[in-house]
Amino acid sequence: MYFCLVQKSLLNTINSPKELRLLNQTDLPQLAQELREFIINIVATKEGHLGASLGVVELTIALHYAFNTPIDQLIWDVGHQAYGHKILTGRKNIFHTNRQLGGISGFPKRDESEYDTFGVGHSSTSISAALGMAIASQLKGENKHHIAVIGDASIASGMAFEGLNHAGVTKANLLIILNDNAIGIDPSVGALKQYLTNVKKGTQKQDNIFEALNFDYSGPIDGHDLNTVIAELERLKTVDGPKLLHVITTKGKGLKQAETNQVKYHAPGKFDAKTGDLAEKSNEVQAPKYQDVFGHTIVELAEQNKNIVGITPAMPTGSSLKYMMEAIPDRAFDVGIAEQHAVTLAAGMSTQGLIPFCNIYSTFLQRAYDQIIHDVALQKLPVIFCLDRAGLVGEDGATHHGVFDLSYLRCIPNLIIFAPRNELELRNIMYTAQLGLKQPIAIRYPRGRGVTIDWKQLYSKIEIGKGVSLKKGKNIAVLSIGTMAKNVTEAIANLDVSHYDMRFVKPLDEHLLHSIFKTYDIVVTVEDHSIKGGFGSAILEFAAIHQYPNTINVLGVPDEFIEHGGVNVLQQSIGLDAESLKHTIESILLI
Ligand SMILES: Cc1ncc(C[n+]2csc(CCOP(=O)(O)OP(=O)(O)O)c2C)c(N)n1
Ligand SMILES: CC(=O)[C@@H](O)[C@H](O)COP(=O)(O)O
Ligand SMILES: [Mg+2]
Repeated sequence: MYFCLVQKSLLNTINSPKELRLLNQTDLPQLAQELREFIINIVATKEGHLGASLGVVELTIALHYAFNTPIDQLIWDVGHQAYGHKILTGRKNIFHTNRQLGGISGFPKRDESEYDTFGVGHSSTSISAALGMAIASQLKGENKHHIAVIGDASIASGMAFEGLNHAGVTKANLLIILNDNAIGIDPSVGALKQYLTNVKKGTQKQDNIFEALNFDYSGPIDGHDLNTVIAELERLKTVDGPKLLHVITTKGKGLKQAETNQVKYHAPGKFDAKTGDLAEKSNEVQAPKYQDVFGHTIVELAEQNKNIVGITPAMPTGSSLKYMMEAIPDRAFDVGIAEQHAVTLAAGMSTQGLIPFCNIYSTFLQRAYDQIIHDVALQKLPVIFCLDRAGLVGEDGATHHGVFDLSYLRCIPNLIIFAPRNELELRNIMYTAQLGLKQPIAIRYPRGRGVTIDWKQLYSKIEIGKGVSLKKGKNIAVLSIGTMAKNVTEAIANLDVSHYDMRFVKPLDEHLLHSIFKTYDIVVTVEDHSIKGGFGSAILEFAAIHQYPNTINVLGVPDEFIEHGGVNVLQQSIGLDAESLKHTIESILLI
C-alpha cells in the first residue's frame, strides 16, 4: 500500500496569533512557506503591494510568535508590507477582498482589527505612534511592549528622525525593527543608505548612529532566519528602554522575479502565481499615463532649458521623473522620502535662478504644507509643483486619495493653481511654467491614463488665468476643472447645456465668470476634489463677492474619507462618473 504523506496545512489552522503561538517553533518554516504562497496566489489575481509583504513573512511570524499581540502593540510603517500580518490576525478568509470596495484595506486600519494598532499608509509615522503608545503605557503603569517595524527608506524621513530623537531620551519600552532591504519603491538613497550599507559590510568605522541616540542597537541579523529573529526578539523583551533591531531582508523574497525586479514587483499588477511572469499587456494603442506625459515632457523641456531641474521624494518610477534621472542625471534628484526637504530644496534652487519641477503626489505633498507657504509662496519663488495622483486614486484608498490639494493650496497667496483637462494641456502648462513665471504654480493631474493618443504635439503657451469654452448650449453652464472635463463631456453629449473648462482654480478667469453668471441662471461645478474649499467653493466665493443670485450646484467628493476601490467604482459611488453626472444635470434641467 502506498502512503503519500500530505503535509497538513498549518496556515488553515491559524485564525489568530494565539493559535500561532501554540505551534512548535520547528513548524514555523512550513508556516512561512504556506503564508508566502498564500500571498502570492491572491495578489497574482487581486493585485496589490507584493514585494514588501514577501520580504517580511518570517519577521511577521516571529513578531506575533514572540510578542503577545494585540496586547503588545505592533505598528507597521507605511503598512504596505502587512499582508502577512492581516492574514495571521484573522483575515485570511477575507484577504481576497484586499483593496476592493467594501473589502479590507491594503494598509493596517484601526477599525478593521484590534491587531491593527495604528492606521498607516503614509510613511515614517510608526516610531512616533509607537513612542506615544509606550509613554501612555508607562503613565498607565502597564507592562506591555511597543514595536514599530520601519523600512530603510522610511527611517530616512524627517519625521522618523524626530521620533528617534525623542525616544532616545525616554525610558519608553519601545522596540524599533529596522527592516533593511536596501530599497524603497526605487532603490533607497542618501547618506543613511550608505551608512547602513557599510554597517552590513562591516566597514562602518564611525560610532553606531542609533547607539549615539541612546538606543540599544542590535544586529544586523538575517530577517529570514526564524530562529535567529525569534531568539533576538525574546532577548530584547528583557532589555529596558528604547531598542533598535536591525534586520536584513530581501524585498520580494520567495518569488524569483520579485527578488530580481524589485521595483516592478513592489506593485506588479496581475501576474502568473506559478512563474511570476507579469500578465500580458494589451497591445492596443492607448493614451499615455499622465505621469509619463510629465516624465517625457520634462526631459524635452530640460534638454532645451538648462535651468530646469527635477525633484522627487522617493518616487522616481511613480512620478516618471526616472526618465529625466536617466537622461539628465545631474539635474534630476531623488531626495528620498523627504517631501518637506524636497519643497525647500526647490525653493533654494529657485533663488539661484534654477527652474525646479518639484513632483510630489497630492497626498504626500500634505506633509510639506508649511514649506509651500513659508519657503516658497511667501518669498514668491517660482517653483513648479507637479501634483501627480490628484483626485481619487483608487485601491490605495483614503490615505492616498489626492482630494484636498485645491483646498489646502487655494488659501495661499502668490500661488497659481492649474489642472489640465488632458495631456496636451499638461504639456502646455509645463512649457508655459518654464518660460519665466515670476511666482509658484501648482499643476494637479490624476493617476492613470489620459484621453489623447497623439499627445506629443508642439507646445503652445497658456495664458495664465484663462478658462475655455468647450461647448455652447442654453439653460445651464457646467464648469469643470481638470480631467473631470472628460466625464462632463460624456455626460452632456446629448444635453443642450454649456461646458467650460476653467483650467485655473487660482487666479479664476473672472472675466469669463462674469459673462457666465450674466448668461445662465444655473451654474454647476464639477471637480475630482473635496467640495469643501475646492474649485466649487472658489466659484461660490466669486458669486457671493459679486452678489450674483444664480443657483450654483457644487459636485465633487463629499466631506468624508472615501475608502478604497477601483476609481470608476468610487466615482460612481459619489456621483462623479459620466452616467451619474448626466442624471444629475438632467434633474437640474427639470427644476
Ligand atoms: C510620506 C510618504 N511618501 C511616499 C510614500 C510612498 N511609498 C510607499 S512605500 C515607499 C517605500 C518604502 O520603503 P521602505 O521604508 O524601505 O519599506 P519597504 O518597502 O522596503 O519594506 C514609499 C516611498 C508614502 N507611502 N508616504
Ligand atoms: C504604499 C505606497 O504609498 C505607494 O506604493 C503607493 O501605493 C504608490 O501609489 P501608485 O501606485 O499610485 O504609484
Ligand atoms: Mg526598504
